[in-house]
Amino acid sequence: MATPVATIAFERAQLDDACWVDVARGFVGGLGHDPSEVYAAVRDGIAWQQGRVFRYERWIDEPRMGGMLRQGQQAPHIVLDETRRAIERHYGVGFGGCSFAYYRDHSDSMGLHRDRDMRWLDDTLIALLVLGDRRPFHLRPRANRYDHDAPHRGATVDVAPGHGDLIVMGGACQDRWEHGVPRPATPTGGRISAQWRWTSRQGRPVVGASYRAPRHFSRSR
Ligand SMILES: O=C(O)CCC(=O)C(=O)O
Ligand SMILES: [Fe+2]
Repeated sequence: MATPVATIAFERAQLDDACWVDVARGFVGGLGHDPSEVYAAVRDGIAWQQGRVFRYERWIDEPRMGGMLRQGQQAPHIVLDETRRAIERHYGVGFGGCSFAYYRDHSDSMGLHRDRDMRWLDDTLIALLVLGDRRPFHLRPRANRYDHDAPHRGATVDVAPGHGDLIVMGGACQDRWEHGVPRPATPTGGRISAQWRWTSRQGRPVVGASYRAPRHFSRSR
């Protein structure tokens, strides 16, 4: 079935001369689907695992669940295939498998970080299809990363994607900016993000392990 992506507007917020985030509000509705059906299918169809991060020399539980669909694996809802095809057409690059994060309620969160496991960070695309309750999605220039006492810990942009919205961080966003899903000010229900990543592999790869790296590359340290 043809994906009617031409009818879906991508609005670009330019973060600086090399970094941007595209926001397509109502993306799932624009594909002709009900985001609540997609949320339920993904929540019930993904084998969720407790996320783990390596911090302060030990493994700790990450306050959210994670999941993965490798390329070619059957997706729990056709919207996942349609979204991948739509972003491949829109950006003219190929995305591989899809990873997922599940914030069961407001007490789950993801701290400000960069997706350093992409390694080549000068030109990347990180596409996030968001389902469930709207929560803040903060972007912080790396220059503000020690501003812990500033409002929002130095984050200056909140794109706050809601149920069925798609956001895409692009350009040098993983080099110069951090992003995160903080705890919201008021209680919420569940939120799921489906995530596709691409890097141009141009420029200098980052060296050294990030706190996320052990989860992806090795558990023995
Ligand atoms: O859930 C989200 O919207 C973002 C998650 C994220 O940044 C990550 O898993 O690297
Ligand atoms: Fe991330």
